[in-house]
Amino acid sequence: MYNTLLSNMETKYSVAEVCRDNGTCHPLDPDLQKIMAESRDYDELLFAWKGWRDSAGKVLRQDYKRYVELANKAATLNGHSDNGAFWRSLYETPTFEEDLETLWKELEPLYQNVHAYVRRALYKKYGSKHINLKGPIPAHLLGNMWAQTWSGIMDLAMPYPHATQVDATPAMVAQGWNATRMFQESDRFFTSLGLLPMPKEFWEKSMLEKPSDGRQVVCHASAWDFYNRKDFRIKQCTVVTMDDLITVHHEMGHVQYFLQYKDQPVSFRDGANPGFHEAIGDVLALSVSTPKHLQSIGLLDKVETNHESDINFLMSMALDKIAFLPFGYLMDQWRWKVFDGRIPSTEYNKEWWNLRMKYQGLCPPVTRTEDDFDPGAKFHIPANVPYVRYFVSFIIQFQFHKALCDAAKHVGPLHTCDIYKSKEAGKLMGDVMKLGFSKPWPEAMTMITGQPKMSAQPLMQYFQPLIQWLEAENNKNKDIRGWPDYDWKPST
Ligand SMILES: C[C@H](NC(=O)O)C(=O)O
Ligand SMILES: [Zn+2]
Repeated sequence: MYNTLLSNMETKYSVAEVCRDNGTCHPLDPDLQKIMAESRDYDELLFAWKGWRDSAGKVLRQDYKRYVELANKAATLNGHSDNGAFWRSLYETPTFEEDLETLWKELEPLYQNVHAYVRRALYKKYGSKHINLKGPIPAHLLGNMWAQTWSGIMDLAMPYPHATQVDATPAMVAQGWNATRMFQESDRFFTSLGLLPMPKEFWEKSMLEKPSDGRQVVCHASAWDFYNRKDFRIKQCTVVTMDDLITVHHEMGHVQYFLQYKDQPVSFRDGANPGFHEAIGDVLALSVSTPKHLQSIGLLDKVETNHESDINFLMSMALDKIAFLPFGYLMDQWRWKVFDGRIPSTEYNKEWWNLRMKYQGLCPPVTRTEDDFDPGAKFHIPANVPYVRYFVSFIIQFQFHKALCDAAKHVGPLHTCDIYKSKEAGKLMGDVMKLGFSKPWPEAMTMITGQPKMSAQPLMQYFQPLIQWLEAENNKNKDIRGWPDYDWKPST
């Protein structure tokens, strides 16, 4: 029953599509994702945003209610109070929830500065009918189906349009890059650090592009360990964009971890904690994303090292890494409360939007009711994949980046560091990955950073120049931080 329910939910999610009056139907990947990133038409964005929630979220509500009951039953049989308690136990940290709240409180001001700045940029584009400079932002305008990363609207938020551009997508397309090329590029980066190359089974058995034979696949990118020390694969419906080049590194980071701990006993073949597993690939991507590295692989021609180019680059990184933090934090706050009963099934959607407002400063572009089930429109909810691992990852990946840049003898601001070819950095990572889940994660953290705790300091250090710039810019525009007009609604 439980497994049937899970596979039914995941299938419903992966076959969902949005159809136009003329009969054309659009799947999430690549169609709706492309519209959400590229369209600047308020109503076209609303068509995709509402359509996706009608076809992927709404239909899952009853299944989800039953899944919660069964997941909790399994968790209690395993000695946990509920499924959320079981998920949190994987971190083996008694103060886990307090630690997360402390990290969020440290980073909230930075998020509110990015939010205020982007709200101003969207105000310029969509006007006062759709944007209130003292209110939440309509959730369909941020360049992403879930408003979880905002680099899709970098063109609207670019601080200095005449300085260095940071998007490698045009060059990738112009140079005829394809999925395999993207994965080979990532493999080269890993081996440049002295880490392990992908085995031939990986290249033979992975699915790196969406099948064209009509097979319905789960397109959400994933990495697979077959626990036989030989077979490791990635399934990804890769598109040729800079955003997907980052995702390629994210998924390759999972496989590198699989390879590094493959000789551990099976029960230790996992990350030091789930956040570690999500961080590995992203750490390398922090180096790959630098204009200097993109230029060295021919994806950016002109690169200037001046203040304006620095701010443009840091803004593009902040639109992904800072914008993500409240989303990464709220996803499992909602689920932990659903599992422990603080959110009854009669309030699934109301509480979802309360959290989206509280943490992200977003509002739905159209009225939502309990007939809707908006959390279900995000892969990880029907797919039963915990999410606070990504919040942890976005914090610790900057701790790792700082430590590896020190090992690579980087000189200069942290955001310009590229660890490419540093065997010292590679050794530090490889030694930790080899441990798998065999040592408590604070020990692994100490091996890399010299101290055992999660810390927001390296992330703040990385973004320091932008933090100052945003403070000044928002003050110049007399923009308030936060959204006191919380009950404002955009005109439809
Ligand atoms: C951040 C998270 N990454 C992943 O699933 O690999 C997501 O896409 O929502
Ligand atoms: Zn991942």
